[in-house]
Amino acid sequence: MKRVKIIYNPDSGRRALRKTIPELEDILTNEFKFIVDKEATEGKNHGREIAYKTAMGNYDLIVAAGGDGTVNEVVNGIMESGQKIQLAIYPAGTVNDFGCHLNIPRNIRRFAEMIYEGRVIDVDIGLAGDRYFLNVAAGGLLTDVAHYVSSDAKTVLGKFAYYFEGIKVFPKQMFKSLKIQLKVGGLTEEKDILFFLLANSTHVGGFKRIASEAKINDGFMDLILVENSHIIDAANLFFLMLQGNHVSHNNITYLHVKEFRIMSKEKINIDIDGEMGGTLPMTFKVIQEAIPMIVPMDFKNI
Ligand SMILES: Nc1ncnc2c1ncn2[C@@H]1O[C@H](COP(=O)(O)OP(=O)(O)OP(=O)(O)O)[C@@H](O)[C@H]1O
Repeated sequence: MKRVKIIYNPDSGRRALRKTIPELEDILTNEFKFIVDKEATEGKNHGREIAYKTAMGNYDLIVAAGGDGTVNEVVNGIMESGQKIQLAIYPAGTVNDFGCHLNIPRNIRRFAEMIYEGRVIDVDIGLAGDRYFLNVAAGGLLTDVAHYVSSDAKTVLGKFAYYFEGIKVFPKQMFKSLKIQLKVGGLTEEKDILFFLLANSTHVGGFKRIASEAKINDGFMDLILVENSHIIDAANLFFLMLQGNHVSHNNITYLHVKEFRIMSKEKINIDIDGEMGGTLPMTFKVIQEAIPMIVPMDFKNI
């Protein structure tokens, strides 16, 4: 019989998990005959501690329920344990990029059925400095936008908060470019960029096709560098990005990478799965097919 641990953030999103997690536990236990227990996170890093202990213990599957921050903590706990435990994510936060990419059902019964059906894809995990990420690491203009959005605004506006706040912030910050040194393989290049993104799935910041060539188990992360340009071009580029039509633009460098390092003289914050995750310089790596993840039967990994 499969042993399942549900790790959930009772405060994420609109606090709906307080009601839905007992329902999930009930369906998994009484209908599908899994052995289930659950634990609520109580604050920063708690999700990571519970996940570490669970992975080291006698469990087959972790369900991580919450926003991208909670899922990130659980991923870190699993990776630090070195164990190959299965993971299912139940998205309950504001943005939920990876959950959207996988098209995870929000209906709790359909989610329980997905776990029962048990289709697994081994997904790649990124390492940014000493912290793992599931979906995205980023630095520069776009990440400033994410951190401008207050938790209140996120709760009220949901994922559109990023977009609205982005429109407000973008013109002000338009000219704040970052001088970086990028080291990929043996080559070091100097670049003047607005921001960079390193993505595992195509979904970033609530938009579907930002990293339009990304695949979750190909052993690569997609690195997008947006190079500095004139105000008109930058505004146009921003809208092309939201539509997913930016890849061949002159100001975009789009690479599939396994390992690289970015350095900068300026203090640049790095955003990891939507949370602050340190500053440059930083080395980024991909750990191919590191976590077996439960995905919907009809998910098309293309
Ligand atoms: N009980 C809790 N109370 C307050 N904060 C918590 C609690 N449990 C976990 N946290 C912290 O809150 C952070 C954000 O939580 P989470 O990502 O689940 O929700 P969210 O902010 O609503 O969603 P999103 O990240 O998608 O905006 C987590 O990184 C975690 O460290």
